[in-house]
Amino acid sequence: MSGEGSITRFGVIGTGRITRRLVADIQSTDGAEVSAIASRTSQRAQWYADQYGIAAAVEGYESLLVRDDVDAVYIALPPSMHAEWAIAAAQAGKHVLCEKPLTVATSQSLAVHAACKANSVRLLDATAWLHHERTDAFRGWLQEGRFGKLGHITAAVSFFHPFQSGEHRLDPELGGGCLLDLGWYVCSLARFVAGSLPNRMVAGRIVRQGVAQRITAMLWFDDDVTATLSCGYDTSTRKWFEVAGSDASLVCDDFTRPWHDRPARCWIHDAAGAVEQLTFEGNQERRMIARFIGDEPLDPFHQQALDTQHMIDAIQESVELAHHEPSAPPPREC
Ligand SMILES: NC(=O)C1=CN([C@@H]2O[C@H](COP(=O)(O)OP(=O)(O)OC[C@H]3O[C@@H](n4cnc5c(N)ncnc54)[C@H](OP(=O)(O)O)[C@@H]3O)[C@@H](O)[C@H]2O)C=CC1
Ligand SMILES: O=C1CO[C@H](CO)[C@@H](O)[C@@H]1O
Repeated sequence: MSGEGSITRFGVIGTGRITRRLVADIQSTDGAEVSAIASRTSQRAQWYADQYGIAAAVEGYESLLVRDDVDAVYIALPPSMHAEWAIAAAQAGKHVLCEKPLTVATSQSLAVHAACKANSVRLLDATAWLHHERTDAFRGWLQEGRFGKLGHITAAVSFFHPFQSGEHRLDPELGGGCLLDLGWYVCSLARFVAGSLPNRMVAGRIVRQGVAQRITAMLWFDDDVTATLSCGYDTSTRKWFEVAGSDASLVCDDFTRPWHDRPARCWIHDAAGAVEQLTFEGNQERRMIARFIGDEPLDPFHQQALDTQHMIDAIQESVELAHHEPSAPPPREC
């Protein structure tokens, strides 16, 4: 799946919230441009094209895939639609940059990988935090054992949002619920830090409006590394993690996307109480796009995405099993 041919021109599929940001990021990445945008309706495609200076507005996603002025597609659709359009794009010979979660199940993600491989196109899931310069520093510290023996990982991603109907995050058919949407981040963080898949887990959820609005999981990895992960739509904004080792801990309060008004940052707390704050410049989305259009092998990111998807499947199984209602309490003595 190394990919053939250069990638310059992107066709964008879907005109939602994330589209606005990524279109701007693609257009401001050296060597990349958005040449066409597709929507289910021509009016919406045209509105977006006019707003963002995109040459072609296309009605219908199929029509985008047959265009000669598109080398790669950026898929910004609800999660349950990712697999279908990623596979269709690969079969049309287009490289695939797909929003997270890559798909809604490991079986679908494997099918996407197989289609991209069979058609020699590049594939990357748009999990942008993995591409920040700061993440390279995390990787380096973990490899050199800066925190000593790893013990516990904590990660939480949430925001408070009483969604309106029509929102894909509330529609199970579209891959709604916080596990795929936000659990993707905390699972990717735990997998990134532990470097492997968990061997055991237990998870629970709070369901409202037909989907999981909050999920909490505890995971066990080899070598006694553990993790507690939390995500949800009913607590205020969190995008945090902590990695606790025998010698020091790493704390980061903005790992999924740095706060807009300050540089990406993290802290290292050592056993003596000394705290070092580190800050990092750079734009993770542009770096991700540059990596996607380059020729570096993307296999490590493929494995990271497949493992993340697998962890999500396992958490889903665990929450379905964990529906134990406690028996009635004993009578209270007055
Ligand atoms: N990387 C990041 O930081 C973020 C990633 N995301 C991810 O991006 C993807 C899209 O999320 P978001 O932009 O918030 O979604 P939106 O609901 O804002 O947009 C989704 C788009 O998909 C198209 N679509 C096609 N069929 C449907 C359908 N049945 N229901 C709703 N939309 C449909 C629509 O475009 P049209 O009508 O033009 O065809 C719509 O605008 C998700 O996978 C999400 O997880 C989201 C936010 C941030
Ligand atoms: O990936 C994402 C990042 O954060 C958003 C909220 O701010 C999510 O809903 C989204 O899907």
